[in-house]
Amino acid sequence: MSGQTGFHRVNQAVVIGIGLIGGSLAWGLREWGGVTVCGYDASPETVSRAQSLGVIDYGADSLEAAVHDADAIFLAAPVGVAPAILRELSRLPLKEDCIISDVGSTKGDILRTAASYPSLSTRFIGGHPMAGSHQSGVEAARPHLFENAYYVLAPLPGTPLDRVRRLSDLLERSTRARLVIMDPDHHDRVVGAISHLPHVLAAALVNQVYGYNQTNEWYHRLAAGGFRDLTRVAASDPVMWRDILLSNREPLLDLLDDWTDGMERIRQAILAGRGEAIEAFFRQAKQAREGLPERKKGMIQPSWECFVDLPDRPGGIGEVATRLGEERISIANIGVMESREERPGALRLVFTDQDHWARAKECLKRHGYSVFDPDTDPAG
Ligand SMILES: NC(=O)c1ccc[n+]([C@@H]2O[C@H](COP(=O)([O-])OP(=O)(O)OC[C@H]3O[C@@H](n4cnc5c(N)ncnc54)[C@H](O)[C@@H]3O)[C@@H](O)[C@H]2O)c1
Ligand SMILES: O=C(O)C(=O)C[C@]1(C(=O)O)C=C[C@@H](O)C=C1
Repeated sequence: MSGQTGFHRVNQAVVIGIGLIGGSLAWGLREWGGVTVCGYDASPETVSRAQSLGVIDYGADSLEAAVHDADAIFLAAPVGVAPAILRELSRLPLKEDCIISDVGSTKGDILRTAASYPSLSTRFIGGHPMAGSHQSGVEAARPHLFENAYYVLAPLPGTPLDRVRRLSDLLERSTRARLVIMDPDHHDRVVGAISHLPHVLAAALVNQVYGYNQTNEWYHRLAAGGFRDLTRVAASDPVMWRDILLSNREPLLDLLDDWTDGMERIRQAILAGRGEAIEAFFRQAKQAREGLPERKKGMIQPSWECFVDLPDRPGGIGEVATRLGEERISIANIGVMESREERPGALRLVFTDQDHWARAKECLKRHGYSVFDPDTDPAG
C-alpha cells in the first residue's frame, strides 16, 4: 500500500503494555515507521526499562497523559484487561483522527466491546500479529519479530476506509508483516485451531507427564527432542493463556470436542489393532505437515488481485470484508485506486491464493458488486 497522506500522518503513537508484543511493535514503529512512541505500562519499572532499551521514545505515568496527543493507540496488554482499558479510553479526550488498535490473540470480544462505545466504534480496528514466543516481557522484544508473518486487521463494519488504510500502511512499514483483513469471528475460529488448541494440548501433555514423573523421575530425564519440540509453548505465560481461553470460549469448546473425537478414533484403532487406520492417520498428518506453506524471509508471493467499484463512504470496506469473511475468504491486502478516475472509489483487493481470489470474485458479484479483473479486462 502507499505511504501515509500528509494531513493524517501518524506522528505520535502510544503503546499500552510494553511487553514482548507491545515492545516489539513500539520498536518497529520507532525504527521503521518514523513515529515517536510513548509507552505506558501498569508497571513503572517496565516503562523505565523500555526507555533504556530504546524500545520507546519516552514513557507516561498515566493513561490520560499518554494518549492526549496520540494519532494512534495500540493496546498490547493481556486480552483480559483490554476491555477495561477501552472503557477508560472511551472517557478520555482523544485527537479527532486518532486510531485505536490492539494486538490481542482473540478478536470477537474486543470488537464487540469497542462497538459498544460510540466514541470508539469508528476508530477501533482490531489487530493480531501472528508471531510471538513463549517468552514474555520487554527484554524479549525485537523490532523484527513480525517480519514476514501475517498480521490480521479486523475492522468494524462502520469503520471508514481511510482509517483502515492509514493503520495498514503504518503497520506494513513498521513491522514488515503481511497485512490481511479478516472477519473477527472467522479469525477466532481459525486461530483457535492453530494456536489456542495447540497451547492447551502442549500444557496438557506436559502436565500428564509431570504427574508420572512425580513417582518416577525417568520421565523427565528421558524427555528428548520430540517431547521438547512439541511442548515448547507450554512454557508460555499462564495469565495470558487464561485470558485467551476465556475470551475464545465457544470456538475452543467445539475444537476440544473435535479433538476428543479424534483421540477416541485413534484409541479405537489401537484397541482393535487396525494397523492400516493407524498408518493412514500418520500418513495424512505427514502429508499435511509437509504441505504447510513455507515462511521464508523475503519470499515473493504471486499476486491474486481484483478491483471492486465502491462508493467511498463509511462502512464500505466493512461490508466487503464482512461479505468475504462470511464465506471464509481472507483479504491479503487492500487499497484504493485513486489514479483510475474513470472508476471512482475502486477498491484493490489482493488474496493469498487463487482459490480465495476466485471465490472472492464470485461472492462479490453475487452480492451485486461490480468486480473488475485486470487479467481479463484490458481497460485496466
Ligand atoms: N506472546 C505471544 O506470542 C503473542 C503473539 C501475538 C499476540 N499476543 C497478544 O499480545 C498481548 C500481549 O502479550 P505479551 O506476550 O506481549 O505479554 P507480556 O506479558 O510480555 O506483556 C504484557 C504487558 O502488559 C502490561 N500490562 C498488564 N496489565 C496492564 C494494564 N492494565 N495497563 C497497562 N499495561 C498492562 C504488563 O505489565 C506487561 O508489560 C496479549 O493480548 C496477547 O494475547 C501475544
Ligand atoms: O511462537 C510462539 O511461542 C507462539 O505461541 C506464538 C503464537 C502462536 O500460537 O503461534 C501465540 C499466540 C499468538 O496470538 C500468536 C502467535
